[in-house]
Amino acid sequence: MAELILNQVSKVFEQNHVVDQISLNIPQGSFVALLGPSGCGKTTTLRMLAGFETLSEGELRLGHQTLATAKTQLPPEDRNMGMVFQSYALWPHMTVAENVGYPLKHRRIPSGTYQKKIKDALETVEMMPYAQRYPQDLSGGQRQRVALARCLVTDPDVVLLDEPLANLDRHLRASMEESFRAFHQRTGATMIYVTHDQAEAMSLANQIAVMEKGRLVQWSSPEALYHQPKTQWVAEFIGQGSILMGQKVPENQTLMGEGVNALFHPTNERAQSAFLVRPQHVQIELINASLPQSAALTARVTSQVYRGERYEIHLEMPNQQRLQAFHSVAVPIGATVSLNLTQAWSLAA
Ligand SMILES: Nc1ncnc2c1ncn2[C@@H]1O[C@H](COP(=O)(O)OP(=O)(O)OP(=O)(O)O)[C@@H](O)[C@H]1O
Repeated sequence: MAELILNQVSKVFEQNHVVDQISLNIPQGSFVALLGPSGCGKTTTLRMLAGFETLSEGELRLGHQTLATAKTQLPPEDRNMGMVFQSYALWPHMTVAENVGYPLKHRRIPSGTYQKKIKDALETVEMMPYAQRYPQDLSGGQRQRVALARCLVTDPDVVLLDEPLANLDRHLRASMEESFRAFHQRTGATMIYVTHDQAEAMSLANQIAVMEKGRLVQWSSPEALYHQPKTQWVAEFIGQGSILMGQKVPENQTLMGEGVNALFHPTNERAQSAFLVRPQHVQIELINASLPQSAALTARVTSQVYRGERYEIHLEMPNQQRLQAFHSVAVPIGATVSLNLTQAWSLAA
């Protein structure tokens, strides 16, 4: 196993740079998510890694081994990578055990080893009791676990997963996320996981590559992505939050404490910096709008959504800036609340 390196990798389709000079150094054993909206080039990047797609520019390496350049291309079967697709891609006429053993058919493996590898792989994904069933007699989650097991039998250096949970319902997705985590821990393989679902990426990956229109816009841990987004686009794409204009401060700073409210004071005419304010950093308190106000910041409740564990409150400040807060109880629509902002992140222009 070794570091996976993408060096200025591009793919041009009909003169469009659908992947545009992506560079990433992916340490061995990482769990990486390629995250971005539909059409941003995630699947194309994955297909170039797998060897199903040629590169227009750049280079792919696994340690010292060159996988592909614009001129050379190692065939998929020589890359020691496994791939898991959204559609599972299982053979309907083969049993679960035969499907899992299929990638071993072309490797001259003694029959005893062959059976043991299938058994180990099926046990890893807890599917041994289903070894003699056919794929059509399994649920979606079970089929995806068989696809994972089929990946595992070849001891791949890298496992590529293309939206593997897209066809599953919400409950099953959560339990499959657990299966992926366990699979990763047990195999130590590098995992590259394509998704447009930021919650899924955040919960699984230890590094996330955010892509927008073929470009890499941020490469960081889930925590850094959430708390320190590099651009306003990333801030809006990841998690819930509001973009507020406030007093000019240096870019890319976390501001905390009492001074945060003053940044957004309504008399502050020269508002020039954009800030990301997460809803958990907005405290609200109902006030009587007809009485003299002592609160520096106020807002009107425009709507709210009940989310079980809390209410999501939508607010508008007197200068028409909109923001969101979390609150433990419902508040009347149209009510005036005082605001206390406890944290803000100043965005790059
Ligand atoms: N073979 C092809 N020929 C021409 N254009 C293509 C081809 N494959 C992909 N594209 C285009 O490249 C762009 C990126 O596609 P890609 O499938 O990589 O995006 P994605 O981020 O994975 O999107 P999704 O989440 O919808 O699958 C899209 O505009 C797509 O239409």
